Amino acid sequence: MSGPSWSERLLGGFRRTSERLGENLAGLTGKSRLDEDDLDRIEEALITADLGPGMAARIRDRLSERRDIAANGTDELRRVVAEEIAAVLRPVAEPLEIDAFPRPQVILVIGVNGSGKTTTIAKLAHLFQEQDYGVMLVAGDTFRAAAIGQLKVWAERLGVPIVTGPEGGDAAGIVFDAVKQATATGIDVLIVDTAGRLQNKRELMDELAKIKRVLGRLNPAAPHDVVLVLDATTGQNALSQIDVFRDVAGVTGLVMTKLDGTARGGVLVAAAERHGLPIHAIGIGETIDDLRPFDPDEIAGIIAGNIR
Ligand SMILES: Nc1nc2c(ncn2[C@@H]2O[C@H](COP(=O)(O)OP(=O)(O)OP(=O)(O)O)[C@@H](O)[C@H]2O)c(=O)[nH]1
Repeated sequence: MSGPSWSERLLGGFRRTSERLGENLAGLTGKSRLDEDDLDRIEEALITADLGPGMAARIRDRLSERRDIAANGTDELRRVVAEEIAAVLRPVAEPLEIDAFPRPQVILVIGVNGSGKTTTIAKLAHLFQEQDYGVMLVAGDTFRAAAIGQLKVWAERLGVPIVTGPEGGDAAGIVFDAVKQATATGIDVLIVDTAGRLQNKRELMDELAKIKRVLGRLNPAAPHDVVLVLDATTGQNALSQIDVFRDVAGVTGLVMTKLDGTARGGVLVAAAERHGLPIHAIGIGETIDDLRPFDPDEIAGIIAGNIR
């Protein structure tokens, strides 16, 4: 395939973040010791690079304990920054495993419209197919005919069964039928699309709660996963979406999409530092193969400018 490679795309997604930091670290060339002003500038750069105040303070603290490393050059500073970021990211790197018994494992996928939910569902379905699991999709976003249609197209392309209902249909009812079908036909993984834009938070909460209630009636462990899809290009907005969706649906893990192009990838680190939720995978393009495992050391290296 032509076009940029995976790592080139990933570098693009973190460019804004790594450049902000890189410019500031480069400004320290020739220094023998970091002073308060230097630490202030680095901390500020980290915040404006979307890494979040918590992460910025952590890195500042670490550098302030080792002010003399400036004398060893910026590569040494980058190494400390990368290590600190990786230390926050490593514990949250957690691929989505299919291990539920009895089957099927039910994965509820939530997120605002346009975040890449439908594409991510297709990518996950493909990933599980490659692992030889039987996958079924459910069009639980019944508010828009287009959303149902889009998921159907993916299901056809992938050759996986899909359960749909009419536009405006009762999502919980459709999900209920889907679980029964999936159980009867020995499906391993049921991936449920949900509506992302309801009138208000209360309506969204009611809709997701109803789906969860109905699922729980068939299997108390279901949904086994509640995966929130976030669009990295929305920057800080992605963080407030985590707050809202945690509140309304009890998120168990994240997938961050659009970490290619002009993304503000640093927000991934801010999310990890602030919420500690598992990050299952990252999206770096629009095709079925563009879901990538989340590699903390690779991303920390890119942000700190060790990988260019
Ligand atoms: N560059 C890039 N584009 C993506 C990625 N994931 C999804 N997209 C694109 O983002 C747009 C929205 O994706 P959808 O999957 O339709 O998003 P959705 O959340 O289901 O949104 P609705 O269809 O509006 O409910 C589409 O044009 C996708 O091709 C990604 O990782 N990188």
